[in-house]
Amino acid sequence: MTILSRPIRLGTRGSPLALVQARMVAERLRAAHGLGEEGIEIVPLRTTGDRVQDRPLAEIGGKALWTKELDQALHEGRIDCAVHSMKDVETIRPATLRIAAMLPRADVRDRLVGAPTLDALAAGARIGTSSPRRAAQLRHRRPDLRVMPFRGNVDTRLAKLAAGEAEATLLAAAGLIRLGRDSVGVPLAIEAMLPAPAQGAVGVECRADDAALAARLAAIDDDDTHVCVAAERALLAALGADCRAPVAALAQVTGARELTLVAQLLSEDGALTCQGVRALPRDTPGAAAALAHALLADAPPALARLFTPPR
Ligand SMILES: NCc1[nH]cc(CCC(=O)O)c1CC(=O)O
Repeated sequence: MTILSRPIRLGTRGSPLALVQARMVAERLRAAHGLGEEGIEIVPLRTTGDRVQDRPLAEIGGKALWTKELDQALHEGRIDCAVHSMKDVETIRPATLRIAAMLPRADVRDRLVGAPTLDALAAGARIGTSSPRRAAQLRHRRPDLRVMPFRGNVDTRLAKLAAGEAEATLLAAAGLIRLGRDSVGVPLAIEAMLPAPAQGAVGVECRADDAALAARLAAIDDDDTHVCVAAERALLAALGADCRAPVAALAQVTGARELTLVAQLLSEDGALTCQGVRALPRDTPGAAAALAHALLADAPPALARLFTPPR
């Protein structure tokens, strides 16, 4: 049995943000189950995504870079569960693993750092981002802006900005707040910059056959966050969106049994976009697939062609 005889080993990436998030999960688990400091051991693991900092993520293999090492450690029993920024977790996960809990979602917005508003940026200003979604949304709104690749953790990106590598950058409010950088940047309205699917959500994954641990994790699960992120991920799955496809999506609880899902597809150059919204029954977040199909039917053919929905 995983539990009681020894500490729960909580695997995480080693970036400052990942470590903060792992500590948040550990704190909630301790509180929910009356565990002492020694009841949970945080195990930082270095992922391929952390090692390769000089190339765009999409080019070197996408989101699996962040999860592969953690998946392996789970499968080999070196850790009992893994903490993830849900935004960085591939849409299709191994059937042997299970996302058993999500923490309450933080601020889902992007923050603009380096200028008070997007409109305030000078013509031709350089914006540092390696996110295809952010780049496409920026180019759509301001085709004059020059998007510069900007990888690395939050501090690295802020350092690049401070060093003058760009006039501005976009970062998730959630990450800045968790790192204690509450005052960095200005939040962009959701309507102006729809966030990435699962932005602001932290998930905990365990082995699918570890029922005892799954039950413990369920005690810290925030159901509103879980169903909203499940809807956003179901949309991605139904789009067949890979990591290069600029997709924005946000589900919010809008009624006792209802979610509202907003989604936007873009071409990389931001020239083509398609947006839609749909109410979903809360208990079937998989119904998000219907919005995916409607978007693909609505989108200009050159945009729809960028997606390969599963048949
Ligand atoms: N791709 C990196 C990443 N993954 C999660 C976050 C922020 C925290 C979150 O969205 O939960 C970030 C940094 C950023 O986008 O600024």
